Amino acid sequence: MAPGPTVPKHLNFITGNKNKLAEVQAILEGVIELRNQNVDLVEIQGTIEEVTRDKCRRAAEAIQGPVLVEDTCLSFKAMNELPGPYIKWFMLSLGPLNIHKLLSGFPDKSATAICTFAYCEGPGHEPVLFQGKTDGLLVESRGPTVFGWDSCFEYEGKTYAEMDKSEKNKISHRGKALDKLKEWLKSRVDEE
Ligand SMILES: O=c1nc[nH]c2c1ncn2[C@H]1C[C@H](O)[C@@H](COP(=O)(O)OP(=O)(O)OP(=O)(O)O)O1
Ligand SMILES: [Mg+2]
Repeated sequence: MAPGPTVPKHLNFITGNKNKLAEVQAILEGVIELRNQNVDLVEIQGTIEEVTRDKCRRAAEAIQGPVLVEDTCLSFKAMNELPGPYIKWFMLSLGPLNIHKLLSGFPDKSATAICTFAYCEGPGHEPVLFQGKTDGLLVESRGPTVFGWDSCFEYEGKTYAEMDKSEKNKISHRGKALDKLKEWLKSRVDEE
């Protein structure tokens, strides 16, 4: 096996978000078996990478073993990349029907969805990161409001919510990050 972290056959994905879990399960189907635990993790302030690394270390501590975590950001060019990792709190306050108003005073509606996975072998080990980005626009809600800001993020004329799942997964921030993770996993899954 390649030097570096090993990965068990059953990977613990720590998330409290059911929609995120469903997408990750669909994309990793046949690659590795996921187990999910919902641990309420403290999320610090900092860069995307700092937030995700810290979240991963806390998850490894909490379950005392190997973990996969993911943190999703939505960044607006007009706001110098904010809210970024703090998008969750804006979504909780404003909801999908009002989030576009954040940019109502700005002509530039450019938004970037960023997904960062982190894998850590266990407490005391350094997390490894895998990131994917998709550029789009923040728009008024169109489509079902089932998953976060899916109905407000437009990519090539359609919001994520107007795409079917397989279409979203092909071009999404999460799909791209998981392509990198899949490539890395190939050489590392512990067959014992
Ligand atoms: O593909 C997505 N399409 C639309 N909305 C999304 C997506 N992915 C995450 N989201 C939302 C959920 C949360 O409002 C924020 C990310 O926050 P984030 O901390 O990563 O997610 P979370 O707290 O719900 O779950 P977790 O337990 O894995 O931290 O953006
Ligand atoms: Mg979270």
